[in-house]
Amino acid sequence: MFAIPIIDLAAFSNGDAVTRQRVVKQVYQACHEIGFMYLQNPGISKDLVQQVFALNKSFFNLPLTVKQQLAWSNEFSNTGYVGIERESLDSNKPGDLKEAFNVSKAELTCPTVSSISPAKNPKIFTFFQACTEIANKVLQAFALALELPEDFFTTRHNRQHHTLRSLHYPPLQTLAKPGQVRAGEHSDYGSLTLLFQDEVGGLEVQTKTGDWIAAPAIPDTVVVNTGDLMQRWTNHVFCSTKHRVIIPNDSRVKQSRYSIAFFCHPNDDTEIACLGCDREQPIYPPILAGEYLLQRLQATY
Ligand SMILES: O=C(O)CCC(=O)C(=O)O
Ligand SMILES: [Fe+2]
Repeated sequence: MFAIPIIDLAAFSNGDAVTRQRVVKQVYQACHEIGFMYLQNPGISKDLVQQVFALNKSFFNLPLTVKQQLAWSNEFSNTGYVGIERESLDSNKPGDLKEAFNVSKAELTCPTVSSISPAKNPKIFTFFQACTEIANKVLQAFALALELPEDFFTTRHNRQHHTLRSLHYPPLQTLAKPGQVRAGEHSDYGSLTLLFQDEVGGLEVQTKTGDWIAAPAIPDTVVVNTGDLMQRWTNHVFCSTKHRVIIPNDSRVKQSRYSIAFFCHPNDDTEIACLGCDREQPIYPPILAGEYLLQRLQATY
């Protein structure tokens, strides 16, 4: 029986040593067995999350010609607008029925960023910082779970080379193409992802037995999953799990779905060399984090 566990982040942040150790164990189990967890009490203001969802909604409501002025242009910055069906997360399938907008830390602090870009809005900056704080706590728990110094991962993520991605899955007006979904099955590239979703649903996660289980929104929680880079770094002690967003088979097909993903990446110059490989054979050779991400993005676009 696989289920995505619900883990209390506040118990890790504020708990005594015994409580923290209990959370660390839960985190280890979640990362080792399913690669997904829900974080309760993540320490981000609900109002802020709602405000960012509202901002995203107004951005995606802009005419396509306006959004296209901010079009995603290259994998080096990996920022900007990606239109409907432009991306196939599952490369064997038709384009995903979604549009997206990526923001980087560099853009949030760049004075010349376009006035129509969500990156111009201070709320997005605040949200990016809040996500970084959540991610850092999770990275501390990861390090302790792997019996590493608590700051092992956070020091290697301190340049905030993260990507904040707003997603809109529009209502379906016509039938989808055969095999087409809202987001094709894939695993994430980086070290970890935080995911905020509305109540429309559709996110599914593949278990080790190959079954797909629903990962519906649970109020006031954030979904966390480990990515391919973390799987590689830990020599598959933590798993990076396939997930997808399906088209609802009821009236929700006529509804927009919104979500926000915060993809965490280590500093570009971090060497990703198998942890714990004094005891085990490494599955992969070492690679620099920046090089790894570029390879994955180049293969996607
Ligand atoms: O929108 C979602 O719920 C999931 C999106 C996702 O998995 C991704 O963008 O990597
Ligand atoms: Fe994903």
